[in-house]
Amino acid sequence: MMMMRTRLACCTRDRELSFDFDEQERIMTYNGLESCILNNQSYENESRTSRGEGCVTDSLDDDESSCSSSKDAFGSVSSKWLPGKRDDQGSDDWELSESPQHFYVKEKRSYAIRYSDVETMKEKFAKLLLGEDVSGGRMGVTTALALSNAITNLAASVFGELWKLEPLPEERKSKWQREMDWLLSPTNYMVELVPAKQNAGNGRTLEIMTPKARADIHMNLPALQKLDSMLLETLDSMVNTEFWYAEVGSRAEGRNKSTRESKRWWLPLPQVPANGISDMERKKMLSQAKVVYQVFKAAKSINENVLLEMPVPSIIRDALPKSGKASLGEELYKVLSEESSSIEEMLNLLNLKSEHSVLDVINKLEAAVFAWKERITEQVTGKSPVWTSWSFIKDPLSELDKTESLLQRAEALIQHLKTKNPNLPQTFLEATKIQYGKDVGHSILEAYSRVLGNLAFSILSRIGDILQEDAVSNPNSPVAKYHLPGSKTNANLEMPWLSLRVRHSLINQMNPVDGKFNGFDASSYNVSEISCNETKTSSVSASPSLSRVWCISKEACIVISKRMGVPRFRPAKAGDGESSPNLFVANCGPAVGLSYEAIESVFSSFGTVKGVYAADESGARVIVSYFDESCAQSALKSLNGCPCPDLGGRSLYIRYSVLQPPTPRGQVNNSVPVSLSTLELNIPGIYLWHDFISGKEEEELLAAVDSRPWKNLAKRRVQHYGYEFCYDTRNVNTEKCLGELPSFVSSILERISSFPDIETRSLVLDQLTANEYPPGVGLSPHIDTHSAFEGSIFSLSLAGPCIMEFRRYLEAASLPNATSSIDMKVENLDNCTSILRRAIYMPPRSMLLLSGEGRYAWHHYIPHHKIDMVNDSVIRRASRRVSFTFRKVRVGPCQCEFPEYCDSKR
Ligand SMILES: O=C(O)CCC(=O)C(=O)O
Ligand SMILES: [Fe+2]
Repeated sequence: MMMMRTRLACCTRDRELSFDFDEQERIMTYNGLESCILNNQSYENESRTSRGEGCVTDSLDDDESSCSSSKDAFGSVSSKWLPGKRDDQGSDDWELSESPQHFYVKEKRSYAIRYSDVETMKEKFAKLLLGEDVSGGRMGVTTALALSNAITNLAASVFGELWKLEPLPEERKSKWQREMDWLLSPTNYMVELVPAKQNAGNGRTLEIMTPKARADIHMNLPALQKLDSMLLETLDSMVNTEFWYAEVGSRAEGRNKSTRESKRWWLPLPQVPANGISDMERKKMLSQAKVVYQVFKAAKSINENVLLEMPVPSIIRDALPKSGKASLGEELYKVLSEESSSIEEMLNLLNLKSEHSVLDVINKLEAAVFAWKERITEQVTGKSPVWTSWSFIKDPLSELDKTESLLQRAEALIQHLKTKNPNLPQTFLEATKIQYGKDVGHSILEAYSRVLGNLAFSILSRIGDILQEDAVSNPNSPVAKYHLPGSKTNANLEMPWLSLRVRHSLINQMNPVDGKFNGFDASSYNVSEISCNETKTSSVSASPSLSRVWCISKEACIVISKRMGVPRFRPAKAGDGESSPNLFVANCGPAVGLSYEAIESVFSSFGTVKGVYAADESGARVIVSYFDESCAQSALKSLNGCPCPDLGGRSLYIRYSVLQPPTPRGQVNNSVPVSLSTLELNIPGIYLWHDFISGKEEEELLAAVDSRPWKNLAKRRVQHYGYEFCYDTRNVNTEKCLGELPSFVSSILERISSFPDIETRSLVLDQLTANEYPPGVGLSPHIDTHSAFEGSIFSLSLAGPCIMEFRRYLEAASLPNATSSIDMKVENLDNCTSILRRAIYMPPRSMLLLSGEGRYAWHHYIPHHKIDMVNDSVIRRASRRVSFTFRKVRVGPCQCEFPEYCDSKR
């Protein structure tokens, strides 16, 4: 047996990939694969020989079966991209020859393309250009995300759940090959400029910049295409097999060998002969599994490397806690900082029972790693003085050493957890990198490697199904000992891919219905943990799910990964039973100026605190959760009702707290689920543009408005331009013109006048109200008076975020009268069925447009909250918010189509 160690440079970061192979079994080696790729890369060298540039396996025979498709340079891959059959070339087929100025595809390839393909191609092209926003209103996703989603969706539609090992139907295979070729085509035009020497005559040489294929694409794309064709080949080879599948429903009346099977009776049931499969067949399957496992590892490795190259989006960077310890939480920090413990010991201490808890830990570790890396960079580059909050200088080197050691341990733990849980959904940072990524090359490589990794994983799972079936039928099968209960053999050592044969995401979701959750009791986990599987399914088979992407900004503060697994509590009522390890603490929290760290530190003097959570949206009530009931008891006894010197002398009001049944996902108490885009908000006429202005422009606008006098209202300050706005009549005094709108908003007006919508564009905006809201201050529900302003209204958010809510009163009877709408209190809407309610998150620098129905028929308001819930995350309005609202003062009567909402008609 010969071992080889090979290295593949992925992206620009070198990471070692080392796979061991058994020469005798003639498994396609990664080394061989690398040679294929490297030989295909000689794009500087235009001369090619007919052989040798194909699949050169360094130390193995160049074997047809192992590398049959690698006969020419790019053709080793591209030959696989030709449709297998051209049997239906009717009169609407024609030959197209691709001839773009490719940077590394040397050969022209010809296609058989049908008319319907061209139509599909046009549709896909249009959707990509529109960023999936079919309104064409510039609200779609970026090109990078659109391509990533398109690849994910194409894979889902072609491979689906892959329940059976069989060749892919020709139709689906050619769809995959053809459409992937379209989606990959932008990479043909991606270049980077590199210095090169040019002869300038007179014996002089000039250094010029010359375009070259982009290195990461150039290195990884051919590899991925090779992995792709290897997986399709594996499926193609699943003919004349000794196993077969009994069709849907068969499990119900089937042999019912185990409870596992009875729970998924609706799936095709793998069947093997009564005495199991033959030795030959088993050997064939094992070697196929080994190949697929190599493909899985290679695809995963490329995916990891690309994700490492993708930057953490600035929106997330700014919102992540700056301290690694805060990201980890007390418990995890303690485990990690115990330097004498090994990774295994750390894992024992963490006692992670579900994939969700593993993911939760990885999310926290990744956030901490990020914070520590930032700190190390700052210290090394001298940007950060090493002052501590105790105002004495610590030894900078020992601080740095400690951070580096924590960082290394955290990275090792992440790696270990990811290896042990190979099919985890994306982590929070990964999902946000994909969501906010702008680099098209990265997004293509990431999506392609992810879908191939998932496909390889599914194939391995299906091979595992057959081998398990075989092991049950034939206890003497060499594989049986790895499967049968009671076996002491560690299968992972010899056949690591067997341990990959874990449940499918759908089974994951279905099993809790039966009360069990992959080997542990689901009843001991709360609903939010199980619902994480929904997230997983969507993140594996569709675009990154919104619920995992926290749309936050620099000015908003997020409590990272606190929401998902956090139980909800309420104060104990009489009859709830006295003691509990959890305390409900009122008059305490960020809204009254007490940080979670400060609260935790005070309560820690009574025992180890498990966590401090927001008890509700007020920001002034928290839950302090102990491991031990007696600690809660002592804390309650000592702290309840007395001024606490370490918390600014504030008196805390404490009760025991009980777990509350979870409220439906995305909805908290009386609040409305918050949309992150107007597509989701779905109110006709309301649109939101993120980043309508740049950070620099925002600063300039704030400086300009702050240099002018503000006028105080009860809770906020205002400035009026163009015309004065009277709050008691909610109208403008048209007699008293204040002059033109100030020059500092000229560029905004210009941008508005270039809007695609003719009506909006031609509106001459002549009234501007600047509002300054201190943190937590909102605005009462109102419709901007129809008789005062005509047409659309624009509102630009600056300095801080807010949630704007909207109501549409469906019955005239429930409509607040014109005067009460001026300063109506937000009433309790719990039982109100005749009101539609929506909400949207408005980050700073975003522009909101209210037009049509949204402007004339929906009330809008900003709830008075210091803390808002956006899906599963908490957002604190930490800074003031300034808004510029642009309107056009009405000249004629209002002729809107909503008389019941029109003050001039009521
Ligand atoms: O602050 C905002 O964005 C909205 C202001 C507003 O609705 C108004 O002035 O009528
Ligand atoms: Fe308004």
